[in-house]
Amino acid sequence: MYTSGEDVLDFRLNFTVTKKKRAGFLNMSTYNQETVILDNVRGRLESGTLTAILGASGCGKTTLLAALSQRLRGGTLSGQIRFNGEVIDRTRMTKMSGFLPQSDVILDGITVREHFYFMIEFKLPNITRMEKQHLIQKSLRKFSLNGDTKLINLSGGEKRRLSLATELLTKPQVLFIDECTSGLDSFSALSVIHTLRDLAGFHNELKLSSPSTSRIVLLSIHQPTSDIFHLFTNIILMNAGRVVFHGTADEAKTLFDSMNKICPTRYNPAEFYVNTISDPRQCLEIVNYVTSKKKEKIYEDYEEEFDEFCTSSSSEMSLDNEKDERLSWLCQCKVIAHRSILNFVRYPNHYLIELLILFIFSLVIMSVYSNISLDSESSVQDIKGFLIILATEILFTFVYAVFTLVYVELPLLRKETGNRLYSLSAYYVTIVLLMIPRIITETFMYAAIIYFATDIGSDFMIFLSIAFSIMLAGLCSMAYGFFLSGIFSSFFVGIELSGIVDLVLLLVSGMYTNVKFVPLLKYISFFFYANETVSIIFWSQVDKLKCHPNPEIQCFANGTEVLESMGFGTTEFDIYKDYLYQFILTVVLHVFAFLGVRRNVRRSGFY
Ligand SMILES: Nc1ncnc2c1ncn2[C@@H]1O[C@H](COP(=O)(O)OP(=O)(O)OP(=O)(O)O)[C@@H](O)[C@H]1O
Repeated sequence: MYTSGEDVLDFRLNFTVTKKKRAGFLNMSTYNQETVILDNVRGRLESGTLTAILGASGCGKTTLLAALSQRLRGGTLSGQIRFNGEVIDRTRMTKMSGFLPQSDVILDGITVREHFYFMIEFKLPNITRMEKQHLIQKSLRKFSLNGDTKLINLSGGEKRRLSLATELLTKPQVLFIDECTSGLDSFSALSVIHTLRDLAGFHNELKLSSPSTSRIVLLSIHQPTSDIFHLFTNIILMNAGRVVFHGTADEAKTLFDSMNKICPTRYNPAEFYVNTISDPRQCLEIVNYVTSKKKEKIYEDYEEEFDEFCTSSSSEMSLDNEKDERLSWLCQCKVIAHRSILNFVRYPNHYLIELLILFIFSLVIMSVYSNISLDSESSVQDIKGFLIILATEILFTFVYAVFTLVYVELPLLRKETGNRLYSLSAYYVTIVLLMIPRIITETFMYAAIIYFATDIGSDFMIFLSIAFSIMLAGLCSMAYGFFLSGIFSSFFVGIELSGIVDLVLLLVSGMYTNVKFVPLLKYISFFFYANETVSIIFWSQVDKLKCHPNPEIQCFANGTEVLESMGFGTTEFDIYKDYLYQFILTVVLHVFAFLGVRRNVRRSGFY
């Protein structure tokens, strides 16, 4: 094996997950089965080396990278990782390493320069403005990137280079890269591998920091070309969660040749090795051969005295409890907010479409109810329907806007909290605060269009009270949107199942039944609070009502009787009581939502 460096990373890892299996009559019963994903994977990586993990799809390359970089969550990871002989935990590993996941997760709207700016704000809070500018310019030059290009317009290769440059801002000692050339043409792929070889310090040409910088670079790759294959200083061949071979390309050739598995001339050696080890019979043969050679000390063996120190499952590890010199919590919120606002301003298309849909909604409702008046014979029925639509329709918009937003941003959130750029709580609080102005403006716009279009909508103070009540219900519905994304870990399952929860909330809201029949359950429904408060505000100021000529239709003398017929309160006190209860519901939903989102992030891993 090629060795060169001062820094050494030793590891021995096992990773198992519990999968649910079906059995019995019509597969009705389920049982848990432990599946081994990494099976006693051992190795040693040294600085100044560029090591590639090769193997068939599903053999465990990504899992090994995620486990080694300690960004893996879910399942049970056991074994040990040592850096220069010292056991390292997740906090230290995240500080000293960079991890590039398979896909480049970035915000679309901002430019390359802005992206660098925010990453530096998160990662290097203590450097001066001049140093920041200098670092941005240097990174743009080194990685041939145009600072003014929007991230959405970057090519696959440029995105990869940008992610790489971002990871290198903090000069990590170890760099993990998953599928480092996926989506790149052979020329771009070759150039990325050359860059990585330089970064490893093999040809220490790229002097980003001190001249003697050398790093450990470990990457996974699918079908590298022969040119690329020969740039790796070491290769790891994996099959079914096990390391079959670890050494240089020359050592691999010697091994395979000595077993009479000769790579044909002009054949890509990487392809040949992967194909050979993917055949279970040949793989077993190689493993047995290598084991016997290790006994004869011909091949290097990493069987050292590793203590079984860490047996950890995701739930035991903390996301937010590490104390170090990273950006303060409030500054994290500030940078997240700045970035989100800029991204929104630069790329408002999605929001503008949502706004247009809301506007069309308002116009449709307005056109249906524009003729209602207190003087008509069907006034009570019409106005009841109008107030229900006015109070509740917009709430769905907020619920599903938040629900979608969290799922869209989840990959970025996983990656960035995994890299310890900010804490999950800072992200959560900032996103909630950023949603508030949106809820206020949309609610008032929507309520104004609908309310003032009708004959009953002439009192400005009543409009303000109604819009305020809907806005409070909007804030509660936003918390419910976060809550849904916390309890459902899959977007599509969430969309389907949330319909059932929505139905229950609507049934107890007073829309379809007298709420006296649901004395307690109604308090969990923000639809109920919106309905009751808006109804009280409107009906309590109606002193006289016209009766319908048909004696079979119930006649109400005034607004209070209408409220009583629906089981709603009739006084101002009932409105304030609703505001208070709704506030408590909003806080409770946010607490559970935060815990749920945190569980989803931890479960899916930080990559
Ligand atoms: N948390 C998990 N729960 C269940 N199965 C898992 C988990 N993590 C990994 N696996 C399984 O482990 C195997 C290895 O996955 P991994 O993503 O590491 O493969 P890979 O070699 O990187 O594949 P590819 O080259 O296709 O990306 C797969 O069968 C995958 O389904």
